[in-house]
Amino acid sequence: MAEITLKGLAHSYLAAPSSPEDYAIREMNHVWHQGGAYALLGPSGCGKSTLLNIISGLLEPSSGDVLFDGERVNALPPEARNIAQVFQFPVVYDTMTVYDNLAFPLRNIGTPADKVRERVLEVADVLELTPQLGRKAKNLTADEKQKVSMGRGLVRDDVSAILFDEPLTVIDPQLKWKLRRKLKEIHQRFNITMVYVTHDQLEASTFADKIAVMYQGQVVQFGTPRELFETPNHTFVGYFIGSPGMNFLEVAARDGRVMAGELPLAVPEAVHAAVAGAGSASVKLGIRPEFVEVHAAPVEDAMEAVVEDVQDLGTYAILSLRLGDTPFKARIEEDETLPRDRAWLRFPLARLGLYVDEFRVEIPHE
Ligand SMILES: Nc1ncnc2c1ncn2[C@@H]1O[C@H](COP(=O)(O)OP(=O)(O)OP(=O)(O)O)[C@@H](O)[C@H]1O
Repeated sequence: MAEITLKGLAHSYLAAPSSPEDYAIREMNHVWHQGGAYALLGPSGCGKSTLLNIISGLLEPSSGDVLFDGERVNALPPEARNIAQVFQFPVVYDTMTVYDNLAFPLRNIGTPADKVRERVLEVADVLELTPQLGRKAKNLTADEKQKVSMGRGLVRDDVSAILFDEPLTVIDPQLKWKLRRKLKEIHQRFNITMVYVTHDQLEASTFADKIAVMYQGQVVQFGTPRELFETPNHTFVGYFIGSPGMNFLEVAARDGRVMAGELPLAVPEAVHAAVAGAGSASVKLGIRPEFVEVHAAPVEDAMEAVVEDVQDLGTYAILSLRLGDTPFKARIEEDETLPRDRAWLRFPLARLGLYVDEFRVEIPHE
């Protein structure tokens, strides 16, 4: 069991990196607390696997330290780090039985046979592999092999942490859902630090208590699924989390108003003051489609938008709008009046985010 600290960590695959773009991991500090269920979420190529491989010791970072319970482990090879890693594709010994595959990591560290048996049966039970225990791994389906691979990661109870690198990629969608719940159950039962890499927000939020969102080699936000949804710290988190993602309007303060291009926005004075004082050319206002107030007829202090499309999703609808020059989405519930070709929008102040150079800054309230 361990707390994992990443201190001033950076990594480049290039021999002589010269700009931030040359780094797969840009300098970061991060702590994974003992016993947490974490997800590392981000798009392809953002550095997730690189970060996991640095933690497990498969890769040496270009700079910075990896600490387990405060001890620097940079020089330790993977086998000395006491970390289990489950990869995207199954790692099993084809000629061994499922039982022997699961027993392997335990026998490797000299675990007594009765303890081996106890743990193998327990893990096989959780993963519903008991009927397959006597079968040779080569005769299993891809799903079953990956379950064995996961079982090999879970079988040791002395590991510092278990790292999962998109472990459900090869698993059939229905079973995926079930295995995610199993992993959560296993986490609760064994209280081991788990870091789960994925590019799927649903997978991340069903597994993890806290999610680290990675973008361009950096953790841009570390928070609960709710925090990521309600107060994204970075525009990327706004886009990436939620379906559809957050709306962003590029804004500037002009002639005493907040303008999105040529469109004056109906926003409170506090927003105007914050935009005017932002001190950057990159200023955006963000609001989630769920939080936009939509009216089917004109109301005071509202902005008129053109309705371009309505996607009816049963209990709610997603409106595709155009607000000035900006495409914009809004969600309305089935009991609300569906606007026809025009809609009038209001942005509740508590739901608006101000983003300067892509990072969220507070809007001082009056
Ligand atoms: N062995 C390598 N040599 C050179 N560049 C690499 C190597 N492995 C990864 N990279 C580069 O480092 C960056 C981060 O890759 P990484 O695999 O860590 O991302 P990822 O978020 O895990 O993506 P994916 O989900 O596609 O695996 C990418 O630009 C990738 O091309």
